[in-house]
Amino acid sequence: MAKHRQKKKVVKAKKRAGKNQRELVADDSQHMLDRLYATIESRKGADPRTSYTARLMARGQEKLAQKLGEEATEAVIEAVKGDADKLILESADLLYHLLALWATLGVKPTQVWAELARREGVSGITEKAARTTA
Ligand SMILES: N=c1c2ncn([C@@H]3O[C@H](COP(=O)(O)OP(=O)(O)OP(=O)(O)O)[C@@H](O)[C@H]3O)c2ncn1[C@@H]1O[C@H](COP(=O)(O)O)[C@@H](O)[C@H]1O
Repeated sequence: MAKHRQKKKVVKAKKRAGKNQRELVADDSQHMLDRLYATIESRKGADPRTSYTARLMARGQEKLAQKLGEEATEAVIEAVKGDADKLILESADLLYHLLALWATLGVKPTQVWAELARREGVSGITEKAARTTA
């Protein structure tokens, strides 16, 4: 990613959250994605001139899916470089765009949480073995 783009992201992230807020306690972070989803939902049909989310969603699910892929790639690049600080920023971008895609397609966080809960305690290795023998 171009350096100026990375710099723009860092400035935006700092402005949006403030350093203290970015270091959320564990209890708070459990509700963070639900809160973010509610904010995203509230931006449906909002003015794209004042809401980035509204602008993003107005571009449609294909563009949003493409954006998610780009954010994922950016996260992967920082992971490969071993830059944990930038990985945090890219992860936040990735989650935000993923939630925007859920909201666009009508997927509720509770549906994803339910799927994660269903998988809880089932080893990925066991699940994979069951898949190949079924
Ligand atoms: N969490 C986020 C969030 N994360 C990332 N972004 C934006 O996502 C964009 C990603 O940056 P990129 O450089 O990849 O994209 P870009 O160049 O700006 O856009 P493109 O032209 O590439 O599409 C930036 O503009 C970020 O500001 C976010 N925008 C909004 N939120 C949350 O959504 C809430 C509502 O925001 P608005 O809809 O703007 O009111 C905010 O209060 C935040 O809580």
